[in-house]
Amino acid sequence: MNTAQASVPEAGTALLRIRGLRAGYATRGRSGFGRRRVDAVAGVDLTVHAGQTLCVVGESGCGKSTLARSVVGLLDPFAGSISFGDVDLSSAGRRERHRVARDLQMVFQDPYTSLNPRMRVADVIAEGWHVHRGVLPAGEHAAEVDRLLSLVELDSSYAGRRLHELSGGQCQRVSIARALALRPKLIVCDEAVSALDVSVRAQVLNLLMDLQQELGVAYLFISHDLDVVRHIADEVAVMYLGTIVEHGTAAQVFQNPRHPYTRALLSAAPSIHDRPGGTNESALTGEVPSPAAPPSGCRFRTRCPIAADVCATEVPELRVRGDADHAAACHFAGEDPATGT
Ligand SMILES: Nc1ncnc2c1ncn2[C@@H]1O[C@H](COP(=O)(O)OP(=O)(O)OP(=O)(O)O)[C@@H](O)[C@H]1O
Repeated sequence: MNTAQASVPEAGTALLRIRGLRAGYATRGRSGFGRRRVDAVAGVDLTVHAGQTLCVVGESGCGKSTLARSVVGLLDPFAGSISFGDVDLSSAGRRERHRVARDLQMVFQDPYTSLNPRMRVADVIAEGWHVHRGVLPAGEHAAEVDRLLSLVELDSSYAGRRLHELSGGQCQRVSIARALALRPKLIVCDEAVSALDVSVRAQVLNLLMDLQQELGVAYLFISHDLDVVRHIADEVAVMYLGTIVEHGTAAQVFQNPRHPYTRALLSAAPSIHDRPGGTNESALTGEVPSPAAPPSGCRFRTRCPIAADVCATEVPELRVRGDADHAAACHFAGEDPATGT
C-alpha cells in the first residue's frame, strides 16, 4: 500500500470538536400550519482525536445520522458549534469550508443509494478530486485510481466496472476509496457496515482498521450495533434521544457500563457473555420516543428499569463518575441496579 498521507496531525490531538450541538428538522404543526423545530440532536458535546475512532452508538431514531449529517455540512445546525482543526465551521466562509471538506469525508450505509449505481468505479472514485483538485492528466488519473483501489484491496480491473455489477462489500470498498481520494484526516462512517453480511462486515471493519494504522485517518463511526463498535472503537459515546448518556473509552463502556441504557443495549447484544458481571436489567422494550415530545427530566426514564421520582423532574448531567473521563448522565450511575446502592 502507498502510505503517503498529507499533513497527518499528531495522533491524539483534537481534530473535530462538537459543542452544544442542536440540530434536526422543521416539521409542520398538527393543524398543517406553521413550522415546528424538532431537535433530533439536543445538545451534544464530542471530540474526535486524530488517528482514533470515536463510535456513537444507540438505537434507530436516537439522532445519530442527524449528528453525522451536521458534521459533514449536509444539515445546518440550529445551535452550537462544530470545529475542525482550527476552523469553526459555524462561522467559516466558503473557502474555509471547501478546504475542510477535503479533510472531512463521509461513507454512507448504502452505496447503491448514496452513489449512482450506473457510474464506473474509476469515475466514482475520482469525483471528489475533480471537485477539489481538477482533472488529472490521463496517466496520473489511472495511477491514482489504481492506488486507491489497492488501498481498499481491489485490483485495477475494477476501475472499468459499474457499481451495480459489484457486491455490497465491493461497493462499500469503492465508497471508502472515494472517501480516501482526498487524503482526509477524518471519515464519518454512518452505519457503513450495517447493510453487509456478517463475514463481509468483518472484512470491511478490518480494512478500516488497517487503513487507520497505515494512514492515520480518524473515524467518527456511527452504528446501532454494539458488536461492531466493540471491534473498532477507541472511545464510545452512547446516544439516546438526541443526547449523549454515556461516554468513555471502549474498555470503560463495555466492561463497566454506568448508564442503564448502555447496560440494556449490552444485554441485548449477542456478546453479553463476554462481559464480566452481567446485570439484572432486562433488554429494552418499547421504542425511542419522538424527539418532538421528549419526556421531562431524564429522557430515558420512560423505558428505564431503575427510574425514580427525581428522574421525571431533574435532567441528569453528563458527568464523570469513578474513572477519569468515564462520564454518564444518570442520577443513579454507578449504583447497583439490583439494590440501588
Ligand atoms: N427529514 C426528517 N424530517 C423530520 N424528522 C426526521 C427527519 N429525519 C429524521 N427525523 C427524525 O429525527 C430523529 C432522529 O433521526 P436519525 O435518523 O438522526 O436517527 P438515527 O439514530 O440515525 O436512526 P436511523 O439509524 O434509523 O437513521 C428521529 O425521530 C427521526 O424520525
